[in-house]
Amino acid sequence: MPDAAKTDLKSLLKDPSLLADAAYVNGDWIRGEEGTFDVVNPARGDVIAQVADLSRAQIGKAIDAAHAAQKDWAQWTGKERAKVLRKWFDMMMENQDDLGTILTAEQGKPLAEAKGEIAYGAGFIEFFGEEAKRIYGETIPGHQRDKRITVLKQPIGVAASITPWNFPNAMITRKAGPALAAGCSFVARPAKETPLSALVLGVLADRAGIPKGVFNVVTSSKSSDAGKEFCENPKVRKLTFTGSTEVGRILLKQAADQVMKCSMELGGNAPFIVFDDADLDAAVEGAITCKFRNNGQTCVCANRIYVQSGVYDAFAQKLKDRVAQMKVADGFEEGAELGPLINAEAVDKVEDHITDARAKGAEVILGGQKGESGLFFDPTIVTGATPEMKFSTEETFGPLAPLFKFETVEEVIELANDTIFGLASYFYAKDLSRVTQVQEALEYGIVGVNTGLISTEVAPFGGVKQSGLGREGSHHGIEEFLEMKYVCTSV
Ligand SMILES: NC(=O)C1=CN([C@@H]2O[C@H](COP(=O)(O)OP(=O)(O)OC[C@H]3O[C@@H](n4cnc5c(N)ncnc54)[C@H](O)[C@@H]3O)[C@@H](O)[C@H]2O)C=CC1
Ligand SMILES: O=C(O)[C@H](O)CS(=O)(=O)O
Repeated sequence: MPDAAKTDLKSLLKDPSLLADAAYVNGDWIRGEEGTFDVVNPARGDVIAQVADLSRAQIGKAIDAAHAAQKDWAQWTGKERAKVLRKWFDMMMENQDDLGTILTAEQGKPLAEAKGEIAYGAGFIEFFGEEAKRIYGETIPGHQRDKRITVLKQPIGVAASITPWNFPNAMITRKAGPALAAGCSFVARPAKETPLSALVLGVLADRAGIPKGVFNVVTSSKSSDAGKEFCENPKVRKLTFTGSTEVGRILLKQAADQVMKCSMELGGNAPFIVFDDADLDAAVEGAITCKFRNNGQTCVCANRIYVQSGVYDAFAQKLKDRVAQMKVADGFEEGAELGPLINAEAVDKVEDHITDARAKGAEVILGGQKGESGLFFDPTIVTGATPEMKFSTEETFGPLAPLFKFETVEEVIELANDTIFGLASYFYAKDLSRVTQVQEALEYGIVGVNTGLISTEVAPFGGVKQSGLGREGSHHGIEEFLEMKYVCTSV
C-alpha cells in the first residue's frame, strides 16, 4: 500500500466523544482479553483505530447481561419502548455528519453515500419504534362453548446479530430496531473491518436512555468465536445474520443443535433486464444506481445485465458514456462517486471475473484495471457476456457490469432464474402485459420494475432460494423477533 495521507479521525468529528474503541457491554465500555485489532481506512491503508478484541468468554458475559436485562425490558409498554427508540433515532440524525464520517473512514464509501446510509439505517429505528405500539394479539372463536381462544405475541428473548462490512450502520439497525421494539435484548457482533459504526450506535443508545444490557456491541477479530457462542449459548433465542450464503450455511448448521430461530439475509446474483420497449435513459440511470452503489458491494447490486438485442448497442454506448464520467476517489474527496473496495481479496475477485470473461470471449469496452493506488478499481463494462462466465454464477461484489444479449422474454426469464440465489431482480419495460408476466415469473424476493433502487425500511426485504430466510423491514420485520402463544381457556 503506497504511503498516503493519514486519517486523523477525531479531528474530522464535530463530537469526538462519539468515537469508541472499547466494546459496549451492559452499559460499560470494556477492553478485550485478546488485546485489540486494527481498523484500517481502505482508501489510504492507514490504521484509524485499535478496537477491543473480546474473547469468547467475554461474548458469553455480554449474552448474560442481555439475558438479565431482557425480562424488565419486555415489561416496558410498547409506548415506552417507542419513546426511547425515537430518542435514539433523533440522536442518530442529529449526529448524521459524524456518523457518516466514521463510516466513510472505516468502510470507504463516499461521504454523501455514507450519510445516506445513516439516514437509511436510522429509518429502521424510527419505523420500528412506531411498530412497538402495534404488536397485536388476537381472539379466535372457541371450538367449544366453554372454550376461549386467545393468541399472544411475546418477545423471543435474547437476539444475537452478525453483520457484514458493506452497510456497517444499516445492517445492524435493520435488526436492532425490530428486536428492541418487540421487547428483545440484543448482542451485535459487527464485521471486524467496520466496528466503529456499531460502537457509535452503543454511544447513542446509552445517551438515548436504552437500559443497560438491552443493546450490546461485542467486537472481535475471530468471527467464528462469536458465531459459535451465539449458536451454542442456551440464553440466545434468536440468531439474525446478514452476509454471504457460505457463512449463512455454517451458521444454520451450528444453530440446528439448539433448533434456534434464524433470520438469514444472504448473497445475491441480481439480474437487471432491459427490454426493447424500455426508456433507455431511465434504464441507464437505473443500472448505474443498481450496479455501482457502494462500488458494487451490495447484495442487491445488478450482477448480470441482460439487454434485448434491438437496443443492446444503444444501451451499451449510453451506459459507457455515463460510467466514463464517474469519479473514482477517496470517499472524503469532493464529488467522489466510487470509493475503494474493502480489501485486496475483493480487488482480486473483480480482476478474476474480468480475466475469466475475456478468456471466454467477452470484450472490455470500459475500465478493466485497478486504480492508481491501493484498493481502487476503475468501473468496468464488458460486452459479449455469456452464461459460461464466472459472474453468471458468482457474485462479483465490485464495479463490474457484464452485458448479456437476449432475444425473447421466455429466454431471459429462464436465464435470470438460472441461479441458486433469489434476492433482488430488476427490469425495465413499458408494456403492461409484459410487466405483469415478468414480475410474476422472476424467482426473487424483491423485484424492481423501472427502478434500480429498492432499499427502504417500509418494505419487506429478503430473499428466496439460497439468498435467505425471513424478511427485514416493513411491519413483517418485527415478526422475526416475536413468538406466537396460543392460549385456550376453559370457562
Ligand atoms: N442479503 C443481504 O442483505 C446481504 C448479503 N451480503 C453478502 O455477504 C457477502 C459480503 O459480505 P461479507 O461481510 O464479506 O460476508 P461474510 O459472510 O464473509 O461475513 C459476514 C459477517 O459474518 C462474519 N463471519 C464470517 N465467517 C463467520 C463464521 N464462520 N461464523 C460467524 N461469523 C462469521 C464476518 O466476520 C462478518 O461479520 C456477499 O456475499 C454479500 O452478497 C452482504 C450484505 C447484505
Ligand atoms: O448489505 C446489503 O447489500 C444491503 O442489504 C443492501 S440494502 O439494504 O442497502 O438494499
